[in-house]
Amino acid sequence: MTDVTSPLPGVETHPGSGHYAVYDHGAHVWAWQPEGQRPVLWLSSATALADGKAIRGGIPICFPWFGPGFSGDKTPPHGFVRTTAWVRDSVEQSDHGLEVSYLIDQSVTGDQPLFPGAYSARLTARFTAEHLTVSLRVDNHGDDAFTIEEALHTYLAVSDVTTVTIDGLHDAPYLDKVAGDQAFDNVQHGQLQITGSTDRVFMHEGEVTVDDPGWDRRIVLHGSGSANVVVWNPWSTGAENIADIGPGEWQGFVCVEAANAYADAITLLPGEHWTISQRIELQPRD
Ligand SMILES: O=P(O)(O)OC[C@H]1O[C@@H](O)[C@H](O)[C@@H](O)[C@@H]1O
Repeated sequence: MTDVTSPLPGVETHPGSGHYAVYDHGAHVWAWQPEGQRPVLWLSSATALADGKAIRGGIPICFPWFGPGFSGDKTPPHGFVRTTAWVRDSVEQSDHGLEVSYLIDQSVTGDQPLFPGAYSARLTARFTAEHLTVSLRVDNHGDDAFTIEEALHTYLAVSDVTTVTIDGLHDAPYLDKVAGDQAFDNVQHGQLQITGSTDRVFMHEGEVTVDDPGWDRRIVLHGSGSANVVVWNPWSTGAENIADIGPGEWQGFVCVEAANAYADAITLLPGEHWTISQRIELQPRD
């Protein structure tokens, strides 16, 4: 195990030919590669790796709002915890894998006028050869209720996003952000294929599968405590305007996020907590 990775502090290990890694910055899981497999998480060659900047790839944590928030006026986009170093609380390595746990609260992120809630959050990342499981627990320690949106914004590495199919969303209502929709007034029919700029928030709990014939594998994602699945790829047209995606690299990823957003934002009363998780595994194709 390596305790400090460059250029940001974090935890990293290489089980055989595999790779598990997390940065303290954003409690950001950026590598999960079981031994003998290709990387499962995508990381842009052009990403910033610096305090105050969001990392393009891996699993950014969006909290306490998603995008600009349900009110549409929140900054920075996707909240303030993905650009801040969290406090590393525990690291456990065994023959079975690696578990890293992080904490963050107001004492770390400072006064946030747009989110005065007395919150604390714990991010736990469990890496094994079979699964990666990421869980975010949020507690309300204050005297007042607050409402949060959140997402585990997973960037999956794929052979070619134009050839993958995404299963499990059949019949799910969705909000199409590309079309500028404000409501979940579309319904997914059958498999989803990426044929252009795609930015959809689905009402869906449970499993989603990314079938990748080019790399002869399926990535199975299981969300819990999450009412939404977000699927995002900017296509060539959108990627041109995103400086931290390397040239042509948009084709190498698709984001499949576990989220609670819009009408599924979570209100926590004093003393309450909520946990959202995403478990990722690889399966061979039939
Ligand atoms: O560029 P960012 O802030 O990391 O966001 C990337 C994308 O994240 C997705 O979750 C959103 O639905 C998209 O609208 C957004 O463009």
